[in-house]
Amino acid sequence: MKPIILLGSGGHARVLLDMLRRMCVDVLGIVDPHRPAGSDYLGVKILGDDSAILAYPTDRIELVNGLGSLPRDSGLRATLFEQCRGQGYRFRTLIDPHAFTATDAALAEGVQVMAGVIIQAGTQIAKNCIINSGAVVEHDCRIGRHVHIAPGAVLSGGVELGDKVHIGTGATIIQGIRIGAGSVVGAGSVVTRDIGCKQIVYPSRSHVQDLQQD
Ligand SMILES: CC(=O)SCCNC(=O)CCNC(=O)[C@H](O)C(C)(C)COP(=O)(O)OP(=O)(O)OC[C@H]1O[C@@H](n2cnc3c(N)ncnc32)[C@H](O)[C@@H]1OP(=O)(O)O
Repeated sequence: MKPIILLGSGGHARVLLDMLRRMCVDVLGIVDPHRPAGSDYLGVKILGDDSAILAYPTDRIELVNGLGSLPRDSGLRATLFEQCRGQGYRFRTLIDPHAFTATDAALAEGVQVMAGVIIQAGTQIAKNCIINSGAVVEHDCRIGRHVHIAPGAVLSGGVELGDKVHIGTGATIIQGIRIGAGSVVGAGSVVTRDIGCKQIVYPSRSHVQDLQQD
């Protein structure tokens, strides 16, 4: 196994670093323009900004994309992935030891399957996706590139997601639904019909009121 350089040192990177340590993976260092080169983050050396990767030959290391992704962000996670691939670097596909993936599930380069996830038979997941903690991706789903399925979301059987879709925390998608590229499903939504490209789904809101005084 080649040693790893981790991109970023925010919240998602922290969870990945913990996973890599549990899997006894050798982490050479972290690149992050927001921390001083040579400093230490959770016991790992900050190598510098993204250009520090170029000091390492492409066949000697693998990368792990520690940038998270959120609705309406700049898309840096996808941009950085494509940039580094263009320079010849490869990204490690990671499956947490406490995740379940079916024997015939197909995970492309750089896919990250976090703790507690279930991925069922016949599902295909394209490059650089995050399947976050406790999410369920049922049988025969097709997931596009750079998708983030946030913690606890559930995709029923045969769901299809385009590139760069965000499925919010705890959302539920019923079977056979198609969601177009760049769309966002808000946390807690229940999706029962197809969604086009670059659309946003808002769930119904919780009502908050003061408790009655006795
Ligand atoms: C490990 C991790 O942490 S991974 C991160 C996972 N996080 C997620 O998946 C978050 C997903 N994002 C959401 O659900 C977002 O709230 C979105 C994308 C649906 C909406 O974002 P925006 O359009 O920016 O909405 P904004 O924050 O301006 O809120 C607009 C209104 O909708 C309400 N609203 C926003 N999201 C939701 C939601 N998921 N459920 C119910 N109401 C919501 C807000 O309370 C607000 O109400 P108000 O006008 O009465 O104040």
